[in-house]
Amino acid sequence: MSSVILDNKKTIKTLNNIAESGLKIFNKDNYTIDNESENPDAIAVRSFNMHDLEFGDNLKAIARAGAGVNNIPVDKCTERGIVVFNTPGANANAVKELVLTSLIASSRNLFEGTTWARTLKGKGDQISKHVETGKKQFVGKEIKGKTLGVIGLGAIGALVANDALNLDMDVIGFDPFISVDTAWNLSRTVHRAMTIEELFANSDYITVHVPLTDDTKGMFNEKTFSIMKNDVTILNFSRDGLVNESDMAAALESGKVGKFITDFPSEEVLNMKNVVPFPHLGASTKESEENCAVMASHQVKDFLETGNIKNAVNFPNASLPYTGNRRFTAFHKNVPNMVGQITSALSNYDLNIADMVNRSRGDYAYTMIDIDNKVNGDIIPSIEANITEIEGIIAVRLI
Ligand SMILES: NC(=O)c1ccc[n+]([C@@H]2O[C@H](COP(=O)([O-])OP(=O)(O)OC[C@H]3O[C@@H](n4cnc5c(N)ncnc54)[C@H](O)[C@@H]3O)[C@@H](O)[C@H]2O)c1
Ligand SMILES: O=C(O)[C@H](O)COP(=O)(O)O
Repeated sequence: MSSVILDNKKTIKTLNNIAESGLKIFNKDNYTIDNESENPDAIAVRSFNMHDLEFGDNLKAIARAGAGVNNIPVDKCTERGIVVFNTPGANANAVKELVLTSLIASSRNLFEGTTWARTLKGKGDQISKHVETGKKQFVGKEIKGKTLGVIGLGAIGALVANDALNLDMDVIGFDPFISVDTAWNLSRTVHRAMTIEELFANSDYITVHVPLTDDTKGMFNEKTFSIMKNDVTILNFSRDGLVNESDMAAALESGKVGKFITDFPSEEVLNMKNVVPFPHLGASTKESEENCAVMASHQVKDFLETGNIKNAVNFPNASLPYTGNRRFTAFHKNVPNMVGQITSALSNYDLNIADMVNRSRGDYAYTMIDIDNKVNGDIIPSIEANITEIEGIIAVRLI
């Protein structure tokens, strides 16, 4: 990480509570945290819904201190050359601990039991008699030997799967897009389901750890419930939209689903039978909030100061050692001859290229070019204008 002094101070705006340990990475010499700013250089966010926000011209980066980016208009950002970062894995342990806690606690009817125990307040020396007669309502099930289905074996799903094995569960996993890194970390004892139907049909408990996308929306519905075992427990710590709520209400009513544990209460959810709602607590630990904030802040700072990109969800990762020389960066369409056109625009100004990197991701690409001679400040606007004119260029920056 560089310790450069920036030509102009940058403004960071936060839309949610971001841990101080992360915010202090933005040193006061170079950065101002201004939550009222209309035109920040970067925004740090957690679950705030950004879909209806107007973006100012200065905005270069959005850092999601967390995993899910469905609250951010990612396509709109890509079209404008705004990098959207997230913090892969930084809150995974927090979610895993809550998933396993609620898996056991719900199997033992602990939530219902503790609510009932509180109703005994005021019954004095009769309490123990009530406890011994009333406890039969809360007889639970052990998870040992039961099958847990894990949909999505990314940062969270893999941790849940591995630890459930250590709790003597059988684990079946489904993830057609599993990354090589995660596959390496996953126990070989996790049974690989070839279809999601196989997982649905064989699980006593199902936990889902996938992003909300057009493909995953409503994946829990009347049709998929019909494949599942009777009395299955479903845990949703991913996103509300994965579950068709009226189908879930019917499945809980009929007993097809025995219990529904969810981090996403809604009016309909709160009216369901046998539901255990949590107020989106999955990532809400001190450790997780700090991990996410620190990772997000480092990524944004590095991008603003050097142009390097790590953990963007809409542009490729790209890294070039920063020497302090002038650097041009360009977001552009991933079409032929972009690099040729950019370098030839630079050659018109007699600028020699010291180093460069070009990376692509789908329809978009990113190029960074280091200049090895001094650049006369007066010609910079003209260079930027020349590069910006190239068809397919989205955003140009000089660092
Ligand atoms: N409740 C919370 O507070 C909380 C906290 C963190 C994350 N989340 C949610 O959990 C999700 C997962 O987080 P993560 O950190 O594990 O993300 P991740 O990107 O590490 O893992 C997601 C996994 O889902 C897989 N996947 C994608 N589509 C799939 C499909 N159709 N079927 C099966 N697998 C599929 C991917 O291949 C990937 O391995 C996030 O997108 C977010 O919505 C919630
Ligand atoms: O996607 C995530 O990382 C979680 O849903 C956490 O959301 P939060 O940062 O608002 O707690």
